[in-house]
Amino acid sequence: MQTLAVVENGSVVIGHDGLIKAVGSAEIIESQFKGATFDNVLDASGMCVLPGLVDAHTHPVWAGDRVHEFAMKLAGATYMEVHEAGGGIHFTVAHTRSATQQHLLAALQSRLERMMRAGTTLVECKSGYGLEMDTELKMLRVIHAARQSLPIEISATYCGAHAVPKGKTMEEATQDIVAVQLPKIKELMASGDLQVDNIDVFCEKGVFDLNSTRCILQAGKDMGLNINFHGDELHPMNSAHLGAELGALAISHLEEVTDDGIAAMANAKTSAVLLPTTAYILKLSPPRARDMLDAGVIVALGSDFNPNAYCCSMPMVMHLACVMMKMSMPEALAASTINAAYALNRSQTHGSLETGKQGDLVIINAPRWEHLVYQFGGHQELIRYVIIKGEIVYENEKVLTL
Ligand SMILES: N=CN[C@@H](CCC(=O)O)C(=O)O
Repeated sequence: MQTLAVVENGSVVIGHDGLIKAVGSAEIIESQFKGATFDNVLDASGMCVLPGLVDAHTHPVWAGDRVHEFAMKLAGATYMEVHEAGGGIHFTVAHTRSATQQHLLAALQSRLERMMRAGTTLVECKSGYGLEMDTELKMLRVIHAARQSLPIEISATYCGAHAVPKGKTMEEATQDIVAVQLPKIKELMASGDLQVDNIDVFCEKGVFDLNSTRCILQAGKDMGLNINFHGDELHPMNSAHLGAELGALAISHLEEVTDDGIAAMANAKTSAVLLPTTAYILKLSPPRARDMLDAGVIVALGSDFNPNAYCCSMPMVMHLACVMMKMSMPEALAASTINAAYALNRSQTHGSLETGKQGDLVIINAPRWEHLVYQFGGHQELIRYVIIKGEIVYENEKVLTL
């Protein structure tokens, strides 16, 4: 499939190999590709093109929704109070352990399709609702199967240290991950049965402390996984320093990061994956995006899709980042494309419209790309096409004219 998209802010040619061959004005493209035939011509004049969106933090594999908890949170319960009342991660773990692989895959596919329809073309997907080997492997297998059945691209994260499983101490859980779960994952990766890209730990007071986090992340790094973990969310944990020390690619959340932590991340080029939906739902102080940007930290965004923060839409996340975290619209776009690709170690191939990169596009029915951020919740009507590797994966006939 060779695709030509002619839009308001330029034209893009994607070759048979799914890579971008040219980006520029319609005249330049016309002269450069004179006489060429295209299998697919999108005359989207009047519309705008953006790179495919990248969602750098999601938990989309689980069973058992938590609508009841939303009501508790609305009534003022904190995240940890919800956990103590038998909800939160442990509620989802119980349901995910008893769910079949088939059920989890169907749920994951439908969530990923929703994300794709909202413009996401590359997404990070975590395990972490198993907390023991069999269920963690079941989740990773489900992610592997989704990767083979859907066009959306996935960066898979092992998050076996998402909580301390009931009946184990933190030390026992750490030992199980390092001595049992990670070696098994390594074996399955070597045989080609699994592809795992990143390692994650929830480094938090009452969950995994700094030493256990270090031990698990180092073991993951030793087997070739990128470090991409939850840090400094509810309490300052010195996670940012640890991430910088270990050469982490990304740390998520960071609502409670210190000034020193920000400086350490800027220095180490460890990106910050900020999640405005978490602060919004849990009524936390939003992460200090401005201080991070001013200090030179690479700031990325993620939807944090999970049963606590049920949001599949990166355009809504971009809007929240602008309003709640004082990011400009261009900063939110960079954070949801090239910087999010950096957080997933894919910035060489994804995250911008450049010759040689993968042909992932979002075309919106608006004369300016900013409408995607400005129209809060309006993405369903705005997005005309979502394209991955030059193939139209979503076409929306129902777009409205502004
Ligand atoms: N903070 C920890 N983990 C998730 C929430 C998981 C859950 O509540 O089920 C997050 O990234 O926001």
